[in-house]
Amino acid sequence: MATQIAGQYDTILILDFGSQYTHLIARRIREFGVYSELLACTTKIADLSFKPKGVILSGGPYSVYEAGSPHVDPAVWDLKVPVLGICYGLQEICHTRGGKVENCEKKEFGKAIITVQGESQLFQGLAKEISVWMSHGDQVTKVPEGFTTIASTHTAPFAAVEKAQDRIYGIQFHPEVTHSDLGKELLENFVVKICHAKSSWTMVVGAVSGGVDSTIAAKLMSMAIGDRFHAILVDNGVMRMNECAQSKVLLQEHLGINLTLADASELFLGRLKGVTNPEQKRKIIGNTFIEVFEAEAAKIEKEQEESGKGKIEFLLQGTLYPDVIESISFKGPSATIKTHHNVGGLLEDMKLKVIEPLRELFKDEVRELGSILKIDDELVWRHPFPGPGIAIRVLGEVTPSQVEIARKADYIYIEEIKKAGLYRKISQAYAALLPVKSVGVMGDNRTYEQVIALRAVETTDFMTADWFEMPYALLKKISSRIINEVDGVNRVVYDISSKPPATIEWE
Ligand SMILES: Nc1ncnc2c1ncn2[C@@H]1O[C@H](COP(=O)(O)OP(=O)(O)OP(=O)(O)O)[C@@H](O)[C@H]1O
Ligand SMILES: O=c1[nH]c(=O)c2[nH+]cn([C@@H]3O[C@H](COP(=O)(O)O)[C@@H](O)[C@H]3O)c2[nH]1
Ligand SMILES: NC(=O)CC[C@H](N)C(=O)O
Ligand SMILES: [Mg+2]
Repeated sequence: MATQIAGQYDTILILDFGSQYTHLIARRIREFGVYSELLACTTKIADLSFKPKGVILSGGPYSVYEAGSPHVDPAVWDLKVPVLGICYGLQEICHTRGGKVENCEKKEFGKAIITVQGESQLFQGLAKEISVWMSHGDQVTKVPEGFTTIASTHTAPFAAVEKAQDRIYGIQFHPEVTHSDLGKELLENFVVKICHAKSSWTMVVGAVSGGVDSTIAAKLMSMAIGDRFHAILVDNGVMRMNECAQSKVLLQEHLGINLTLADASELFLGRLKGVTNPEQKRKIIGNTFIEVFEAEAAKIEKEQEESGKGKIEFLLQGTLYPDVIESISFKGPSATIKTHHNVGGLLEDMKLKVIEPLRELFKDEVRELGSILKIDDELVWRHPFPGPGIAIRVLGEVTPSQVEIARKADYIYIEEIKKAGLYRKISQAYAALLPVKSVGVMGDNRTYEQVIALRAVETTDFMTADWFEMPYALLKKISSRIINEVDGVNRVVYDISSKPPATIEWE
């Protein structure tokens, strides 16, 4: 059965006569971006759900002249599309069209040198002498009428033949194996120049935050499609200390993911000016995020299209199973998933198809997957970080200086938790900056400064949570470091509210 994809893109039909290498033909064709469909040699052309742009007949262990050997459906010739026979395929073409194939004395296994004759399109731009890989005991001894020889070896006079006007080609060697020099180029000549099959390459983009889910999803995608996946990290100005720079190094250098870092911090912070309502902050960040992401994706598409990588057709998302459950239980079917997440709005706007490789997994399973993929423990065990970032941890107006205070306090807090060996025991911890000032005394002087609230919770699903019993000695150390090292703070408090009734984030 052909897949549904075959009808959507230009497709090369590969009919498999049982060669050891047939799948390599498909592999090579994919390398230059054309879709191919591999079906059994017994396939009836009338049963095809698509019209191929060209047909390749593979090699096979049989001898065409033997009783019971497989033969191509003669309807293949009525398609009037180019046909390339490889080894058994060549022999089949010659045998069924009035030529002759016989067992030969001088068998060819392994390396052979072909000498190219004439100006066949099949060999266009290739060398005149090519080292190729052979594996046959039969050979063509007479070509059918209208066919001409386009390459031969010492022992095989008909190493390659063609009937150019009907676009039928046959070769005795195996261009699909890497031991054949210029094999890929020959197949490309057939598929692109002779069949005019267009590339089916499309691109996938993904918003990657440097968080656990999106990073692991991105790693999987880049393992699957390499540089046709492009990750975009948006610097929204409310990320944690050094987060963007570190995520860039991790994603690009360590994980080898194609990444664009879009610095839009000024845009975000500009729009957040004067805003104190938590929901409004989220909306502004969500909308700005979509705007920046789309603009970046459009830029990437333009650049990539020029280099032949095709249009962006898919959007990668790090959706986990709990996200699906949550959305089903209160929003209906999965199509509306994540409208409460900051990439949700992209779906309708960009008309991209969504790929969600982690959709069936829980967080702990995603972490296990991350370990299997050898992603740094540091990242795999990272606490979740909300899309709106520090903006919902700076209560009241979000200004660059307020973000800076929250950022520094948070950094110290997390650093001390890690030093104490408690980071993995805690599900999520962060420092929030409160918009109230309190009186203090520092170096005999009166101070009137802000308050940092430390939050740490234990939870598995983040739906309910209990506050973490932080050791007093550690709290003491953290409090003293924050007050001494972070300008603008003279008081630290510890949040002892569970969820419910409080939420994990303060806004
Ligand atoms: N600054 C950002 N740049 C690009 N994409 C982002 C950014 N912030 C959030 N996203 C996108 O929003 C999604 C939802 O964020 P969420 O915090 O739930 O997941 P995460 O960051 O991948 O993982 P974690 O739960 O570990 O934080 C992310 O998977 C990512 O696709
Ligand atoms: O990607 C996100 N975008 C958001 O807008 C958002 N709001 C909260 N969170 C995270 O969700 C978990 C539960 O948080 P709450 O108890 O505060 O609702 C906690 O892990 C929060 O950090 C968010 N994540
Ligand atoms: N590799 C092949 O396709 C071999 C074809 C045929 N059985 C031969 O030996 O010549
Ligand atoms: Mg996150």
